Amino acid sequence: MKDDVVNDAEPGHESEGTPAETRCGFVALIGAPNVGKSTLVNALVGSKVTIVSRKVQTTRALIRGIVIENHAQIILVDTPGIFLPKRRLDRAMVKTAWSGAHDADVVCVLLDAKAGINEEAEAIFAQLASVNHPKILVINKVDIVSKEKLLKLAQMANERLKFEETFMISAMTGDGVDDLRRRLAADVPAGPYHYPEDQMSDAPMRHLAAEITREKIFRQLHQELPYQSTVETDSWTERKDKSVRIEQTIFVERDSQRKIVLGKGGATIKSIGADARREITEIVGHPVHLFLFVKVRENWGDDPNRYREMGLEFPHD
Ligand SMILES: Nc1nc2c(ncn2[C@@H]2O[C@H](COP(=O)(O)OP(=O)(O)OP(=O)(O)O)[C@@H](O)[C@H]2O)c(=O)[nH]1
Repeated sequence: MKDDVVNDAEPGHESEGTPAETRCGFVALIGAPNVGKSTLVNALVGSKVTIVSRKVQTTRALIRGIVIENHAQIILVDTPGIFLPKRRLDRAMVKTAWSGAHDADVVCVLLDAKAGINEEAEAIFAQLASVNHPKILVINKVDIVSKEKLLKLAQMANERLKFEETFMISAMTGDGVDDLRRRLAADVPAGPYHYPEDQMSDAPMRHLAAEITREKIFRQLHQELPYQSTVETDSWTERKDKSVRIEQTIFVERDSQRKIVLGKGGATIKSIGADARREITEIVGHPVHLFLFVKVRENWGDDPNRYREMGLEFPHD
């Protein structure tokens, strides 16, 4: 059986080789469209983060970026398509998306200082009432709003919901971002890094590529394979000509499921692979060579780590 790369990460070490107590956790960024999430992720990470396509709306939680601060690895996740769902499908997706927030160690609620508590923010606040995790309020775009308006907004938001702390920042100018990063680093629980440092930069893409393949599997096999498969990206190698070689393993629980995924003469997996490759290529912007493997891993459904990696809540009953 193949072990997951992610969990092989050694706890962090200081540069001079002294072992350090590390922390690691998930921070869910919640906010209405245009509140400045991408800008904030870039500001927190400190460099341009891989663009994660908005097209993939079926995912529960997307890794937007990974930050190291004071021996803490902060994994920033986003739960797309979360607000004011109109259609039934959207509503179903929103429900799962919120499980990403429930699973996070810290929930960062972003408010647009200019827009204030509008209809979308109201909808988020209503949903957040049932999220018990520590919540931090981040009022963004302070560069374009007066102090009085900001204070009023902070007060109104804090009357609605219990926040551990309120940060007033400008993701654009970087004002207040360092303080927020320090707070998040202190808030994530003690534990080893989830992603090895040499994989941090492509981790969001690895994760997204795995989500895409998983989505294609469900699209083709949803009735035959309910929730019993997971996909992991084992390797991601960029070649000189910019093309990318990606190897992924699809884990199923039983041999009968493996046969279903493979299909007659390998027809099903070929078709899943072709669909996934097309979409991953679009996001990567360069040719992609995708290699899929199917393996049986018994009882993965009982392993909380698997759920966590997918941004899912582990069902305890
Ligand atoms: N003035 C000002 N503008 C900002 C700030 N942060 C983000 N913006 C602007 O707000 C707009 C939306 O920012 P994004 O970072 O794309 O917002 P987002 O929340 O990621 O958007 P979605 O991914 O669509 O939900 C962009 O035009 C940003 O330049 C800020 O601190 N101040």
